[in-house]
This record gives sequence, structure tokens and C-alpha cells, in this order.
Amino acid sequence: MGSHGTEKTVTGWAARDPSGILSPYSYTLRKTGPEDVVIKVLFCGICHTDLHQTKNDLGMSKYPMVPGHEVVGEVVEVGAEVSKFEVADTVGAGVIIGCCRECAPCKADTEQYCNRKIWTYNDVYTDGKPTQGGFASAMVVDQKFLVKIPPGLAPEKAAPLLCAGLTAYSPMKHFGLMDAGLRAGVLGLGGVGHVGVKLAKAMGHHVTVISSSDKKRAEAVDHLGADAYLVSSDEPGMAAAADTLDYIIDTVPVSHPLEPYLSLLKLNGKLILLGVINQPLQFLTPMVMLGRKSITGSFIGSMQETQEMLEFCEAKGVTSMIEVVKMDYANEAFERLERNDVRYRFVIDVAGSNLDP
Ligand SMILES: NC(=O)C1=CN([C@@H]2O[C@H](COP(=O)(O)OP(=O)(O)OC[C@H]3O[C@@H](n4cnc5c(N)ncnc54)[C@H](OP(=O)(O)O)[C@@H]3O)[C@@H](O)[C@H]2O)C=CC1
Ligand SMILES: O=C/C=C/c1ccc(O)c(O)c1
Ligand SMILES: [Zn+2]
Ligand SMILES: [Zn+2]
Repeated sequence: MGSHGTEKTVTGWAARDPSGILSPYSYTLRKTGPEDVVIKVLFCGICHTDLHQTKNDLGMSKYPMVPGHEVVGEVVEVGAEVSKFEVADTVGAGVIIGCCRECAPCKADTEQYCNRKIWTYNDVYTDGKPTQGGFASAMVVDQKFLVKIPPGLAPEKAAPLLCAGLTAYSPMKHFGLMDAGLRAGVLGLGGVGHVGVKLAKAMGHHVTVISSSDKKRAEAVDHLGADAYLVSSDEPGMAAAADTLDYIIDTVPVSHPLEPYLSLLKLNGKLILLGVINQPLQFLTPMVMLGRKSITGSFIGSMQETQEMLEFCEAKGVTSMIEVVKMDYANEAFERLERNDVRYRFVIDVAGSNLDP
């Protein structure tokens, strides 16, 4: 991290166009404001959203784009009015790094639903500078958008909790799905899904994984603790499980029919959509009417929920299952993520990588 006056020059790995291929990119961080914290990035997870964004799946990508929103770092500098953190703390940043602080969602501590939220990358900060993510040596983050990593969590395994963990935890909390004894479904056993299984088990739920293949059955049951495993194309198996689940977290990142999964829900069951899909999904209304079922969605979680979820994970021994790689493996990791070849999250050892090869 070099210095020019008070603007620090850093190296990140950026996508330059919708090929999504990452390469070293040098840029300056904004000056450290009174409420800002400068972090040295230690680890950063690779979320499927990073793939959607670098490849412009949503049609809103701006380049150069330094992705990464599952960031664990070490505090190296604090602004004059920072009260929550001090130098050497281990902290986490997630999907958003700003909000308006005035609207109803902000006042209710649900700032993730603020219409003026600022995304960690692929956005513009209040000073007009593009925001850049955690595939970089350092970041400047307002203290409101950082959490403390509890000492009982290994930093590299905590990184995926900052998006994947939160995304599974927040709807469980919001929709009153934390009581022991509930019957949960997790559709899509990837980054979000595998932490979803672990969180639901820690809450005392009976967990059924619903996967597109049989490949992850043994791991799901033996390593993640799932109670049952269904392959979505197994019609007799799916029919036998009809009307058994209280809720399903649906993490599939591509278009898929909803009816097979609505059938699995009990009366009043909830299908919670989490995947970012840029095409319409279809279902017939009787599939929700006959059973008073809900199709809903959820977007990450609040900063308050992030801290609470990390403490829940520490207390219950929940961590992510990861493959740690160096930055020079990032392009291969993205390709493997795209072909569903990761168990279950890549985490980049940013501080241990040579970012300027
Ligand atoms: N709502 C929110 O706030 C958030 C949304 N997301 C979104 O959730 C989705 C899942 O993210 P994440 O868990 O990181 O993704 P992963 O790629 O890690 O997992 C997705 C899983 O979905 C299943 N799947 C089914 N069909 C496909 C396909 N064609 N390609 C890839 N996977 C497939 C696979 O599970 P299996 O092998 O079991 O079938 C796969 O492991 C993404 O769309 C992401 O953008 C992510 C974080 C926050
Ligand atoms: O991975 C976290 C971000 C999820 C996300 C959800 C919805 C949406 O429109 C996005 O652009 C990102
Ligand atoms: Zn994410
Ligand atoms: Zn707001």
C-alpha cells in the first residue's frame, strides 16, 4: 500500500469487461474520513454474485471492477471519530458499505433495504469515486459497515459468513424460523446453501438438501449433518417428500421451475428465493393457494444481524467449508464456481498473495 499525500494507492484484481477475467489493477482509496476505518484485507470469499457481476449477468456492470464482498481484514488506521474499532482488530465487511440513514428501512436497522444503499463494489461512493471490493490489498470502510470477527472464528472461515452466512440467517430470523423442530429444505448446495444447512442444524431443524445431482449426497449427510437428501429429478423421491417442509431456502442461481419445490412445503410453508435470476420464474396459482404457501425473497441481512449471526456461529461452532487459494488462482476459481466444482466456497488468501506478479 503506497501513499500519495493522504490517498493510498492499492493493487486489486479487476475484471475489465464481461469476459470476467481478472488481472492486477492499481487505484487509489478515498481519504480516511472521521468515521472511516482502513483495513488490510486478509481473506475474501468468492460468492456466485461476484460471477454474476464480473460477467455482467444483470446488465449493470461497470469496469474496471474489483469484486469481493466477503472480506475479513485487519484494522490498520482509524478516523478521528471511530469508536467501534481500534488498530489490530479483526473485522469483516460485506455486500454494502453505505446507506442514506434517513429512510424507513435505515431507521429500522434494515439498511440492506435502503434504496440509496452503496454496494461494496460496482457502485459510486458519496465522493464520486467508484467503489472497489475485497480482491485488493486494502479498503476504506465506514465503521457502520464493519463488524467484529469473534475470536472463536478462524478469519478465513469467517469470510463466507459475511454474505453466504448472513443471507441464510436473516430470513430464518425475520420469518420466525429459528425454533427447534422445524423441517427445513435447502435447495442448491453451494456457498449459501451449505452454510444454510449448518445454521438450520444449529437451530435444531430437520434438514433436507435438495440438489441437482447425487454427487454431494455423502458430504451433505456426513460432513454437513443433513438429515435427508433429495435429487430434484428423482420424481418418486420428490413425491414421497410432498407436504413435509416448513420452509425452503432456494439458492439456485439460474432459472428453474418452482412447482416441484412448492409441492414439498406443508400448509403455510415458505419458499424463500435467494438466487439472483434475471429471467421470470413460473408457477400456477393453485400451487400456493391450496396450502396457503408463500413465495418470498430476502436480501443479505442488516449489520446488526451480521454481528448477531457471527456470534451465533461462534457459540454453536458453525463455520464454512472452504478451499483457500491465492489470488493468481482467482480466474480458475471463478471457472470452477461456474461449473459447480467447489466444496463449498473459495476463499482468497489476499494477504498471502503476490498481487503484482
Ligand atoms: N439474496 C441475497 O442476498 C444473496 C443472493 N446470492 C445469490 O444466490 C445464488 C447462490 O449463490 P452461491 O451460493 O454463492 O452460489 P453457488 O454457485 O456456490 O451455489 C449455487 C448452487 O445452486 C445449484 N445449482 C443448480 N443449478 C445450477 C447451475 N446451473 N449453475 C450453478 N449452480 C447451480 C448448485 O447446487 P447443487 O449442486 O446442490 O444443485 C450450486 O452449488 C446466486 O445467484 C447469488 O448471486 C448470494 C448471496 C446473497
Ligand atoms: O451476494 C450478494 C448480493 C446479492 C444480490 C442480490 C440481488 C441483486 O439484485 C444483486 O445485484 C445482488
Ligand atoms: Zn454474496
Ligand atoms: Zn436509507
